[in-house]
Amino acid sequence: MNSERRAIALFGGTFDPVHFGHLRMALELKEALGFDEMRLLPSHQPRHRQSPGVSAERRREMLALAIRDCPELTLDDRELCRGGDTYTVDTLEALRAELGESVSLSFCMGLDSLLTLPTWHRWQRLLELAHLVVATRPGWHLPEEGEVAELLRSHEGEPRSLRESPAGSIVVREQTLLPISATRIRQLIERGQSPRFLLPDAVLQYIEDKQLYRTATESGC
Ligand SMILES: Nc1ncnc2c1ncn2[C@@H]1O[C@H](COP(=O)(O)OP(=O)(O)OP(=O)(O)O)[C@@H](O)[C@H]1O
Ligand SMILES: O=C(O)c1ccc[n+]([C@@H]2O[C@H](COP(=O)([O-])O)[C@@H](O)[C@H]2O)c1
Repeated sequence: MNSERRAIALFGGTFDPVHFGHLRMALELKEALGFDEMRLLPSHQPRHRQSPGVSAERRREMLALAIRDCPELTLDDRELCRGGDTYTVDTLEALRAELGESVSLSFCMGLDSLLTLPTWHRWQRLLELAHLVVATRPGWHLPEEGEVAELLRSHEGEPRSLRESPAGSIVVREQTLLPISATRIRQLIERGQSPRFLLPDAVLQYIEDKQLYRTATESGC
């Protein structure tokens, strides 16, 4: 085991808006798996879903507010700066070029995201560049057949795998995830109801100040 290898985790998402489900998951994964860094990585424009409800700049500001008193979590805004359609493989290639071949990179996701992996751009390349860390989410189950099941069998790893090599393992973490979604938060605000206690107060204050999510078609970029 190479205990000297630096281990960096990335937690990607649209964060529209960021909520306590994301923040708890990121913090728990960092502590449980002993990552040196846990970077929140907001997507600019994911191809697989509707445009984010609010602009990249506002989603970046909400994330910065959410983690301003939490030194364990950092913001990596390279996908917002790159602009255009967001593909994780491009981000991981850029990180590899920047950080070198020996650093361990782990891309963290909920199980719902893992189930869509075969639809991701150049998805077979992802495990050459990084490990995948998958947190189970209430109501979702690991697949028993199909491409994702095969991938899980052929790349199955344990927490120590994340430092033994720079990339190539899938580590599944059973952990209780808070039943919160950004969709629900947007719906509550649209209906004039409060999403308080689902996301940090500073983020809620920002949403109120800027009057975000009042309609389903707030402008995005
Ligand atoms: N409650 C939660 N707890 C832990 N992880 C979550 C939670 N909600 C989403 N995630 C994970 O966070 C990542 C980013 O998710 P995303 O930004 O799409 O949030 P979301 O709440 O699912 O948003 P939306 O409802 O708009 O789809 C994904 O990997 C997803 O699996
Ligand atoms: O690269 C892709 O094709 C791709 C397809 C779907 C999702 N992703 C990434 O997966 C992360 C979670 O996506 P989402 O839609 O749940 O916010 C986020 O970082 C996305 O950029 C990436």
